Amino acid sequence: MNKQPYKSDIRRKLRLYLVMGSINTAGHPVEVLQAAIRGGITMFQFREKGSGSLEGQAKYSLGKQLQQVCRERGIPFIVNDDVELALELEADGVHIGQEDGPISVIRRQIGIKLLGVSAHNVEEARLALEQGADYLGVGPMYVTRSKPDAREVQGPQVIQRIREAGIAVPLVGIGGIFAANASSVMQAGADGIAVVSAITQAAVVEEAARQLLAVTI
Ligand SMILES: Cc1ncc(COP(=O)(O)OP(=O)(O)O)c(N)n1
Ligand SMILES: Cc1ncsc1CCOP(=O)(O)O
Ligand SMILES: [Mg+2]
Repeated sequence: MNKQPYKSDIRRKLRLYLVMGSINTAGHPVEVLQAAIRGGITMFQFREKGSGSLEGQAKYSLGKQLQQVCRERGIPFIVNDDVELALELEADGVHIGQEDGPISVIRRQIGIKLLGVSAHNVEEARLALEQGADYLGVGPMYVTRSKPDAREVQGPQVIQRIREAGIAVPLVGIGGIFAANASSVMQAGADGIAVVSAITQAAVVEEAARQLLAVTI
């Protein structure tokens, strides 16, 4: 049996990547995710992080519910930071940053699951690949209000530099991306965009996702 159905399809799945936890949304996260899927998101990351976020059994339980929604619709379900939870839930993958532990160790822990790694420059991109990343989250593209400890804005130029260095890995831009600025990220060489607030804070979630998807063509 193929235990990792999304591995060969990752570039296409990265087209519109929703990153969300319970503190990002006023509505119930399950309903927000369902609406975002109707609007066309192609990948989901459970990022239960920040002041007021769920822990322990409550975090597990929400993760399980969101994973179920993803499974029904063929959307890869990725867990942010928490390798233990990803293994417990049998998630499709894990996303880690530069401060989340040695990439090669986490690769060994998760086996063939998808491994996403954050990169802020060409050197980090190169090292992440050498150590087993399947895709990169590159940013911040623009100013973000969803990550208080974000690094300084890199802009779409960093994606262009990664591509010019011959690094053809699947990658998304992340940070402050909305429908109005997403095309610059795509033109720089991204396979897709990752967003929190452009979808979770939208008045009509389904429509916001639809508009973002249209920009990623
Ligand atoms: C797709 C994607 N790209 C980048 C990040 C940021 O990860 P990290 O730098 O580890 O920061 P936190 O999200 O853990 O605060 C991401 N989560 N997803
Ligand atoms: C998780 C993360 N990593 C870099 S910026 C960011 C937050 C992106 O959120 P938003 O799309 O609301 O700017
Ligand atoms: Mg992290």
